[in-house]
Amino acid sequence: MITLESVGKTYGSVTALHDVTLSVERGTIHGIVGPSGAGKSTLVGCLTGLVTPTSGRVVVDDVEVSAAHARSRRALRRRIGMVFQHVNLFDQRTAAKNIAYPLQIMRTPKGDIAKRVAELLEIVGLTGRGDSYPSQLSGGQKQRVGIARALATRPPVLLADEPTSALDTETTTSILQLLREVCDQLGVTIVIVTHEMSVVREICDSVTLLSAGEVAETGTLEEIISDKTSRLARALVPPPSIPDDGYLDGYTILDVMFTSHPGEPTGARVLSAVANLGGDIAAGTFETIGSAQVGRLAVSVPPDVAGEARDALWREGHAVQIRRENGVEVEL
Ligand SMILES: Nc1ncnc2c1ncn2[C@@H]1O[C@H](COP(=O)(O)OP(=O)(O)OP(=O)(O)O)[C@@H](O)[C@H]1O
Repeated sequence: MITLESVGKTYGSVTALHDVTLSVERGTIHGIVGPSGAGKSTLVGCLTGLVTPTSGRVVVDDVEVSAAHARSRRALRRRIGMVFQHVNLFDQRTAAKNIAYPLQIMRTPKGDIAKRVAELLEIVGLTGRGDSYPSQLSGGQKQRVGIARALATRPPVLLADEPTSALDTETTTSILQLLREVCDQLGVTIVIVTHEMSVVREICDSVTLLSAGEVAETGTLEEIISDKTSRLARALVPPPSIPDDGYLDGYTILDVMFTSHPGEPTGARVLSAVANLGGDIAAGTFETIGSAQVGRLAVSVPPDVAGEARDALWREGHAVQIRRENGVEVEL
């Protein structure tokens, strides 16, 4: 559905993107993460055709954006819905009129607009609120109007740039649920730019980590979290907090991350390996991400067996690093 092949973009002497290759399957949600300046906005610009790559190919919904003429790029832009952090609704127009706007631009007949707007209000859970003005809506409701407006022309692709960064946790969860429904029920392919790992964890099927304009990691969530060398996996699953009650003084703490799939008793194997090595579990989390289960443990071991324990767990295929040694925390 979306592919970037060796895409590069330079602004004078600044390289914003270098050799970026990634793909997003139809009907899935892909996250783009990376620190400030990593090239996320430039990448989104390449998808919408607003930024012309210096090299490489960008294909969205079978159209080569990078080669399209200005006019077809404009047409393509209508095939991509956009949702932003700040919704930018017309304050003087009702929610319904805001949603209708892209359809009016396309000169859609009035009767069809009314029908489509009613449908969109229902999709985003705002039936009955069409006559409200933006000032009468909460932040989450405004974002729902923004999503409805972006979907008005039935685009096959939705680009969401930090869509939940301005929202509280509860509202974020409900907006993410809505995006998931839009993907699953309407078949819309969604690319979501975010700095929040929780967003990736909650709704993305696949993810790309950009770093200094390059793809540092890309893959499905399962692929990323099953890779014991992945930095992104460790960012996706926060380490458990260790109780600070002194009984672990003198012990070495190992940070152990493992994945298991239904029917594989990986967690039990890790626990038994820890027990055999004379260690114990100081803290841990266990959660489901995609179709895999991920555990992250703080394992306490006597200092004289720490090296042996680390090597043994690593050989078993788990991500292991020292978290605290001689009372000193190691940055994870
Ligand atoms: N129009 C431009 N002219 C010159 N340099 C630019 C331009 N746009 C972006 N850059 C540079 O390209 C690099 C990537 O910028 P970009 O905005 O794509 O990063 P980002 O990951 O979106 O950052 P942020 O999260 O802060 O928005 C940065 O070094 C930026 O300064």
